[in-house]
Amino acid sequence: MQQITADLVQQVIQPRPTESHKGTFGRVMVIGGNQQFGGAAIMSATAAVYGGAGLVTCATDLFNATSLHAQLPEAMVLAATDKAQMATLLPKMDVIVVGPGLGTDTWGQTVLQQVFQQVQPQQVVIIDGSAIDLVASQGLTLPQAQLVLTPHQMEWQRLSGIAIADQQVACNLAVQQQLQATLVLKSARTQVYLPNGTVWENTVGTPAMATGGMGDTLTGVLAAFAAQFKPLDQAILAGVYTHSAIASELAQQQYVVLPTQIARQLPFFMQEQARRG
Ligand SMILES: NC(=O)C1=CN([C@@H]2O[C@H](COP(=O)(O)OP(=O)(O)OC[C@H]3O[C@@H](n4cnc5c(N)ncnc54)[C@H](O)[C@@H]3O)[C@@H](O)[C@H]2O)[C@@H](O)CC1
Ligand SMILES: Nc1ncnc2c1ncn2[C@@H]1O[C@H](COP(=O)(O)OP(=O)(O)O)[C@@H](O)[C@H]1O
Ligand SMILES: [Mg+2]
Repeated sequence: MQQITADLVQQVIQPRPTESHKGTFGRVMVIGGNQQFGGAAIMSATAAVYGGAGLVTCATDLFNATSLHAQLPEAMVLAATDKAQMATLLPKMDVIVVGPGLGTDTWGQTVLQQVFQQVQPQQVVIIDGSAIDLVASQGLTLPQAQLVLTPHQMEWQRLSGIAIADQQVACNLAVQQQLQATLVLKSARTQVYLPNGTVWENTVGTPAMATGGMGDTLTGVLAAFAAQFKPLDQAILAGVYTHSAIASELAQQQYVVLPTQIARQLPFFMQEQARRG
C-alpha cells in the first residue's frame, strides 16, 4: 500500500495561471439535499466553492434554496426534479457530485436515475452517501463516466457485499476493479483504490472529524480538485489528504472540528501548498 503524503499534494496544488477565468477552474454540479438532509448538499457545495471550483451549481429540493444562498451566494441553484433545466445544464458540467443528503425515497430514486441517464463518458461523477445506498438496494447499473465512489465502511458493505470485518485490500480491490471506478473507502484511515490497481492510504486525519457532514464536505473538496487539477487520480489523492490535513491542524486546538470549518480553511491551506510546491 502506498502512502499519500504532503509532497504529493504540493505537486498537485500549483499557483494559478495569470491568464485564467472562472471557466478555467471547472464547472461542478452537486446533486442532493432532500428536505431532511439539505445541509449535506450545502456542505458539499460550500467545500466545492472554497476548494476553488470555478462555477458551482446545486441541484436540490428548492426547500433548501434560501438556506443555501444565505451562506453561499456564490452557488447557483435549481430544482433537482426540473427535467428541462437539468437536461440543459448537466452536459455542461466537468464534475458531478450525486448523493449527499439525497435520501433513498422515491424523490431520491427519481433524481438519481435521471442523472445516471444523462451523464456523459468524459464527465467525472462522484457518487456518495444515499446514491451509493440506492445503487446497492435498487441494483442500478453505474453509468459510463470517470466514476469516483466515496462510501464509508457501512455503505461499502451494502454496495460490495463485503462485511466491514472482511474489508481487506484484496477483496476490496477485486470489487473496485469490477465496478471500473475509483474507490475512496472512508474510515479513520481512508484508502483510495485507483483504476490502475494501486492502493493508497491516507496518512493524516483525526477522531475530531467524526461529525455528521464530514463526508459530504469531502465530496466538495474532491469535486473542486477534480475540476482544477489533472490527472484525476492525483487530484483525488490530494483532495483526500487536504480534507484530513486541515482537520488535523484545527484539532491541535479543537476537540471537535466542524465540516464547515474545513471548507473555510481550504483557500488558506491551498495557498500554503501552492507556495511550497
Ligand atoms: N446535515 C446533513 O444533512 C447530513 C446528512 N447526511 C446524509 O444522510 C444520508 C445517510 O448517511 P449516513 O452516513 O448518516 O447513514 P448510514 O446509515 O449510511 O451510515 C451511518 C452508520 O454507519 C455506521 N458505520 C460503520 N462504519 C462507519 C464508518 N467508517 N463511517 C461512518 N459510519 C460508519 C455507523 O454506525 C453510522 O451510524 C446521506 O445522504 C448523507 O449524505 C449525513 O452526512 C449527516 C449530515
Ligand atoms: N476517527 C476518524 N479519524 C479520521 N477520519 C475520520 C474519523 N471519523 C470520520 N472520519 C472521516 O470523516 C469522513 C466521514 O464521512 P461520512 O461518514 O460519509 O460522513 P457524512 O456522511 O456524515 O458526511 C470521512 O472522510 C472519514 O475518513
Ligand atoms: Mg457520508
